[in-house]
Amino acid sequence: MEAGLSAVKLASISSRRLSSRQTLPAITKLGAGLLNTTFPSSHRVGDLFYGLPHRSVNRNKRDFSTRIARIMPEKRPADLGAAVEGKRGFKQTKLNFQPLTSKTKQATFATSEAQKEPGQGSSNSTSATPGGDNVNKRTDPTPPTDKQRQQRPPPDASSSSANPATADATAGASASSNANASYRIRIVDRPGDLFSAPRGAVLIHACNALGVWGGGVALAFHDRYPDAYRAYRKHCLRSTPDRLAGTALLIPPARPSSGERKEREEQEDEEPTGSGHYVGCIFTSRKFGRGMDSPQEILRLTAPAMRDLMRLVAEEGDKVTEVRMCRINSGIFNVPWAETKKAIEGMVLGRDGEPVPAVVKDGVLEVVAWERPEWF
Ligand SMILES: Nc1ncnc2c1ncn2[C@@H]1O[C@H](COP(=O)(O)OP(=O)(O)OC[C@H]2O[C@H](OP(=O)(O)O)[C@H](O)[C@@H]2O)[C@@H](O)[C@H]1O
Repeated sequence: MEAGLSAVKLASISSRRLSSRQTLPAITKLGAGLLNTTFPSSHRVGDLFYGLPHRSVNRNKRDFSTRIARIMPEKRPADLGAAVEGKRGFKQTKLNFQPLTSKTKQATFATSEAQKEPGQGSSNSTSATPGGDNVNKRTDPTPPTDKQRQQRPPPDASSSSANPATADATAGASASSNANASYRIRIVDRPGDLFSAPRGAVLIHACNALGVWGGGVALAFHDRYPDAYRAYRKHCLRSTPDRLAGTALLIPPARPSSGERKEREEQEDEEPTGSGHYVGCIFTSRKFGRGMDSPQEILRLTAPAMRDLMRLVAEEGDKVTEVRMCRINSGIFNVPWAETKKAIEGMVLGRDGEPVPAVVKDGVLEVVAWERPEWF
């Protein structure tokens, strides 16, 4: 690709209001073209993102570097990372990449097309707006204060007693009628990265019912699983907060394109962003921000929402390999983690014909609750 043509494309990217779905393939293509020749001195990597909303820029920078590295394995993200972040090194470096073959082009640019609307929420809705560009995003909440930290339980704090705040509490500890089928959820706290899950894992997070993943871990989900976000948003827009409160949505992994599948076979170590994971949304608050439900109400909605999610997980059979979560409700929703944990562990599931997930072993479904090490 010639620098002149690049400039034209650059100008068009910068001037048009493109959604991130449109932008990412565009900049990837442009970036790949530029890298095939000498990166023009007048076009720094930052320029590729000029005019885009700030958060979108940051996200695209990361994806840009990863994608370029994928299609040009001789340059790993470590090399490109410095180039992308430092810009100057990139500007002055002559990068002798192999030209794109039609094969690699296909593998790269097919991605966004093939990731359209996974699973639930994707059909028959006319009101849902695809893409997350109109989402009112906020920044990650500030780390917990000392007081908040004290509220957080020690890693092994748990209780098997039922939580009186939840409807499920009535199930109690004496599961007798159908004891063989019944099961409980045991939550194990662990520091680490929620998202470093194996394929087939369900990643649970608490959601509002307004179709916004604007802060905290929800924003991280939004960035990693854009298709899941669209499915969630459509699901919300098709219903009402009152109907969704206390229910769940299980969004299957985005179906990889044939290009992605091939890529994965070739580079087994490299997991494409967002693929392979189910996203488990539990609607524990009707709204967010000032309209957010009270901590008591959020807690009350948590058990039925988890029950609903477990039903959906069971329907997936052995396609689900594990279930994990973040410390739901404990950040923006402001419910002490110990309370949420107690509510979930107090539930008895699987009775009265309720389906049992394949991952249940000896009457227990172990769910690891991951927390970032610095917050643990
Ligand atoms: N980047 C990250 N990576 C990894 N773990 C992260 C993280 N950021 C936070 N955590 C942890 O994840 C747990 C839950 O904390 P969060 O505050 O997220 O969620 P929550 O369940 O209390 O509240 C739900 C509402 O948060 C959003 O709200 P908005 O849209 O902004 O209205 C939603 O949309 C809902 O409405 C806590 O253990 C955090 O340490």
